Amino acid sequence: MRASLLQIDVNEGESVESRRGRVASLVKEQAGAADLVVLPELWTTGAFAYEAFADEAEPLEGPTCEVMGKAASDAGVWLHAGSIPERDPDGPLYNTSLVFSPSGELAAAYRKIHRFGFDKGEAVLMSAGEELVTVRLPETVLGLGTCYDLRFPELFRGLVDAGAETLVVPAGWPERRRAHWTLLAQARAVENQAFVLACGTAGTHAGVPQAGHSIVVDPWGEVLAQAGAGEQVLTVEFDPGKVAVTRDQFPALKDRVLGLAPPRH
Ligand SMILES: NC(=O)CCC(=O)C(=O)O
Repeated sequence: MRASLLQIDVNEGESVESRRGRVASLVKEQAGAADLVVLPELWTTGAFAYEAFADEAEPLEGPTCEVMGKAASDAGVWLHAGSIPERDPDGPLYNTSLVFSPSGELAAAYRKIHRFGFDKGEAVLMSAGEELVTVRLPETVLGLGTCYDLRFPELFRGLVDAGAETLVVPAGWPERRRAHWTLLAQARAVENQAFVLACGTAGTHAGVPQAGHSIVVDPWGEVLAQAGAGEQVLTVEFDPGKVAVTRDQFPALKDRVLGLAPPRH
């Protein structure tokens, strides 16, 4: 199976509309080169461009959905189109990831569960998702997480319990915490014996330099490929069968002990 992670440069010098068109062209260029294409978190606005969230928020089946569904079908690929600021018909905003089938159908939407910013930014502007989401592809089962979710191992363990074999994490991760990004991507892969496909943004938006360094890790924790800092298409070939082989040969997931008693003191 081949996956292409599109590490997009997100900056205020380019309009949302122009970036949407440019990203659609990049997706279409993956025809024949990839089975699965992955985009970053909030690439229309930038994950830290908090003032733009409300203005650029769109319904689930809005302009980004339309353009990305067409790009997926033109390219004939599964497309994890990163996330958009979604406006729910009832009013609240969500940081919502979209996955399209090769025929351009919206196959899944995942509302980010852990919002970043503590008592500022996304954490107060967006509402939290509540549901884990997996997507069955012919070759593997995707488990969806978004950016800050990467710090919460229980979310990914829940996805693995639901059958996930390939964990896909679009992000807008800052350069300042790049070491955490690489370490956490490898940790989630090793502990879950799963592939991790983590796609970040490049450039600087809202004054926050982005880490780039999108990464693909195998179920043994080996880094199969890692991008540099700038805009880049990172294409990698991987064998989804390696998940079952790793879980069979080193069956640590079977040794989990659930429902531990709390300490007595
Ligand atoms: N957009 C995000 O979720 C940023 C997460 C982040 O900066 C961190 O976890 O560190």
